Amino acid sequence: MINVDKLSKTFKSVQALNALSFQAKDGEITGLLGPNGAGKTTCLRIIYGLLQADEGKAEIEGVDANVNPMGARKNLGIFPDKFGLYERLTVREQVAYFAELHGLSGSAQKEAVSQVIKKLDIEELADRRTGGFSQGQRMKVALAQALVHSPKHLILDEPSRGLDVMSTRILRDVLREQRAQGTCILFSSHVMQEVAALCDRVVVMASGKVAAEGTPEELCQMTGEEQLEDAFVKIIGTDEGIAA
Ligand SMILES: Nc1ncnc2c1ncn2[C@@H]1O[C@H](COP(=O)(O)OP(=O)(O)OP(=O)(O)O)[C@@H](O)[C@H]1O
Repeated sequence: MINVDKLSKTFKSVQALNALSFQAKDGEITGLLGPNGAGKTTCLRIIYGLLQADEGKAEIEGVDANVNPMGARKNLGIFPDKFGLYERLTVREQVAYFAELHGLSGSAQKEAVSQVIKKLDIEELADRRTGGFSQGQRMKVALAQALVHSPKHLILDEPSRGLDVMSTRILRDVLREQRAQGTCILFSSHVMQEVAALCDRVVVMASGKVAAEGTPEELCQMTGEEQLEDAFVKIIGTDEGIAA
């Protein structure tokens, strides 16, 4: 489980997070939905230990990401907002590198790399260097890197940006499969359809705070709306910065 407890973060005069609290449970997909600038990336970066919170804490399986970032990261697969691929490495080499970072070596590493390459159906790309890969191919490599150590938690920042329909489907299938295996999945999005299609629970964020949370159905009931899009507009008062 991921527990975000009263997280606050300020960048000079901008309060990116303002006592943000929510939980993401095992075996569920939790969507962090909010307009541009709501604080989603800031929150995810604190969870994966790249940023220090001013106040509050983010815990992964009870391990505080600020106090013990390495310990917290052991249990995390990360699909960051800007994923850089090492373009001179082949897919297999890149994924092996991430496996190594998570302590896998020898035959266990080889096996884990082969399995994740098979799972993502990128065997025909496995021995190609990633320079020049399409957006969909890059997404699969980033996902393979995130999943190679079979993490219990998976964090994705706007994972479907720039993807075509087919790649988006593959991504969704992989996330559903991970959920069925009990993985705790937290992803950020400002795309309504994506959240409605995938999430068990939605945390609606605005100005660094939770504006509402619940299942998509609960959010509709709460606001007396039939469509999540209308519920969302009612909750945060505008549809600016949100894509249908
Ligand atoms: N390193 C930084 N330095 C200064 N301001 C920052 C920094 N990172 C984030 N911010 C500010 O904090 C606020 C929240 O940004 P954040 O990137 O977390 O939002 P977001 O919800 O992920 O937005 P988007 O959907 O556009 O990615 C914004 O006003 C942003 O300009």
